[in-house]
Amino acid sequence: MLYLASQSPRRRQLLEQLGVAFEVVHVDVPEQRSPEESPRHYVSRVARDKAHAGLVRVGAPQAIVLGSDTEVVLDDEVFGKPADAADAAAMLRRLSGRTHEVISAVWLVGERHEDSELCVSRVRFAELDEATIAAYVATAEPFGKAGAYAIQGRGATLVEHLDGSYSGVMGLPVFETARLLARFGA
Ligand SMILES: Cc1cn([C@H]2C[C@H](O)[C@@H](COP(=O)(O)OP(=O)(O)OP(=O)(O)O)O2)c(=O)[nH]c1=O
Repeated sequence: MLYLASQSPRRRQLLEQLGVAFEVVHVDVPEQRSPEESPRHYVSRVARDKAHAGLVRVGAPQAIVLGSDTEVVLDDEVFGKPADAADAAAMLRRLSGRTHEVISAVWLVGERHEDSELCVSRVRFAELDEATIAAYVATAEPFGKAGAYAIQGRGATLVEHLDGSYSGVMGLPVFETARLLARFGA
């Protein structure tokens, strides 16, 4: 049986696109990057921690657990989920008129082995004025989203260009996840 170690409704929806049967398992993993840790390593590690926490939680010998993490990276700085409206506005100000990376890691763990995929997309934001930022933050869409935007929502109006995986930016890269599941024999 496949389990998704995630609270994210987007991840559930994207995994459903693959047509595989799965159940959701709730895990709570601390997300804290150590100062010397690269953004890619950090995203992978958190995805791995979520998968392993899920495996412990499920406790079934045949279980395969999928953990995933998504972060926005600009100038080697990781933008997670905004703490509040001021934080969301500050992130959007930083992303304005620039190209950032969205890194999504997918980690699968079973009783005997584990495997992963990393998906890196490049997203260019339009120049955002203060009124646009304030109006977007007021929609509340930035909350719970890495980098304070949702490409699948009103946030699409801020995105000038995407080079990479739309589903990866949303939280679970469908192509890479399918490839990983196939490799795993799941
Ligand atoms: C950039 C971007 C992020 N996001 C979301 C995807 C992730 O849910 C979230 C990043 O936070 P994550 O910590 O990756 O995930 P999560 O806390 O939502 O869910 P869980 O740990 O339980 O699996 O940001 C979007 O929905 N749209 C976007 O355009």
